[in-house]
Amino acid sequence: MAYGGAAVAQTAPPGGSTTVRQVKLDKECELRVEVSSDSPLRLRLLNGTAEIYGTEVPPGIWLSFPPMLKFADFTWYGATIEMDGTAETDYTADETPMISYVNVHAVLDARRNRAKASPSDSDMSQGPRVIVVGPTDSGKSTLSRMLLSWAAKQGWKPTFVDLDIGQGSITIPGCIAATPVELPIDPVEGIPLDMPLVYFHGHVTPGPSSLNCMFLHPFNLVLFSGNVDLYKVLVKELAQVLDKQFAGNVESRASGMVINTMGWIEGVGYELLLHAIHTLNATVVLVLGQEKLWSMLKDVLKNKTDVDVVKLQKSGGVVSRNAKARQRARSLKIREYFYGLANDLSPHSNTANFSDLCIYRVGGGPQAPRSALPVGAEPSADPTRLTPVSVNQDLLHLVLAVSYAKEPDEIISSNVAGFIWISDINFESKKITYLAPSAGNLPGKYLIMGSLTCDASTFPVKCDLYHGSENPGLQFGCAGVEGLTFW
Ligand SMILES: Nc1ncnc2c1ncn2[C@@H]1O[C@H](COP(=O)(O)OP(=O)(O)OP(=O)(O)O)[C@@H](O)[C@H]1O
Repeated sequence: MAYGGAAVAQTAPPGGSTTVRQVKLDKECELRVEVSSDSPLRLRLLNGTAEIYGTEVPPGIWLSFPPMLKFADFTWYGATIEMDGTAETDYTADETPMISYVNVHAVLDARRNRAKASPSDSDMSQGPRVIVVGPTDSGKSTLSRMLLSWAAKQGWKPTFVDLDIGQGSITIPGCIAATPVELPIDPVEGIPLDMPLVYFHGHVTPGPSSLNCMFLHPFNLVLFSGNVDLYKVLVKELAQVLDKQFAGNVESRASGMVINTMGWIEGVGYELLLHAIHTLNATVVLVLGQEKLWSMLKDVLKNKTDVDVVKLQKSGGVVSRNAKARQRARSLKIREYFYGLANDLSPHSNTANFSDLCIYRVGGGPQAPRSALPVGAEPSADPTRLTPVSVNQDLLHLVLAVSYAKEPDEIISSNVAGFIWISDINFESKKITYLAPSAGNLPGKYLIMGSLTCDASTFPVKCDLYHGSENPGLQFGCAGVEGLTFW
């Protein structure tokens, strides 16, 4: 592995410091970059071919990468890259697991072709359902992205399912979501936000369902508000809708799905992985960077002859993020939802009367009294109980989801249309001010709260004073399940 980059030429921009440099990459090498925290970085391909996480870099065109983005520019046959700007780190690496990753893609591609050639009413017409598992920072999202982009490049329309509520690459954190991927994923913009199917969990970790779990997952000591049972319910709902969709769409069915998961692989986290494998009927389990997990899954799934459990090496380029970096990434993702990656979207600040909003939360709620339970049973909060919430100070700076439910009892099983952010609460006038992605009435009457907050300083302007102009590019993100128009 060659650190420091193989810079072959440096030129100073007019009047500026030496920030433009060229890097020559040999075949099967990659340039790994961490953009600095305060300024973007530009990059272009001068000659040869290169790809960023499976998507080809267009020749000669400057691409601008926002601060803090981490990426690798990989070449199969050799390339020269030009960079302009400062990077926290940039170095070339000649040891990558890319060949094993592309081999997986080749196997999946063959399975998709086989599915396509099979009678549409037979089980054989289902393409591969791939689930990517592994510890935190093992490169799961990155591998998912590569597999999707390589498949889309070959004309498939795989469905991306993101079960990682901690980061959330489809919409915002706190959600599980699915979306078809029709084109290789843009290296800067990420997954397109066109009509994804989104369910709101509301927390950035599923959290333990019992106190014992606190010892299994240290994050829960501070993030105790999650809800494991709700997570399972939502995964099941999502799986059912996808099955329905696949039943009526031969192309999506043959293309299959790529499922990204959380890095929580111990105790309840492991149980949730098994639940997802089972509920989404995964046929290929890709285990990144952990022998123990691979061996456990291989053992537990040994009787399922239609499931392959494959061990893959973690890339040396994967960057570990501490809790603070993850929190920052979450806030940025929420900001991106409202304002766009480059502040190019204009959300709207709206005001509503307290009485206009129907806010609910899922889980917790009053416990059944001991006297109402069988002898010896301990009272416990119902994890999927729906509780109405009256407007209170705790809602300030909370992100709420706008449900497509038509009745309160549909809230848990309904997908969501989008999100609002509470920017101000006036208890005298009994008015609440919120930021919404577009003007006009909310697309649903019922709002769901969780523990997802975003500090006002995350937003580019003082939100409660800001009234952006109408932006057709950002409506509420997702369509209702009915009619499956999101597809
Ligand atoms: N080859 C690489 N070169 C440079 N950066 C990389 C490379 N592979 C991954 N990264 C970066 O490392 C970070 C972590 O990778 P990724 O998000 O894929 O891990 P993960 O296992 O999905 O993480 P999580 O713990 O959130 O589940 C990301 O910022 C990603 O862009």
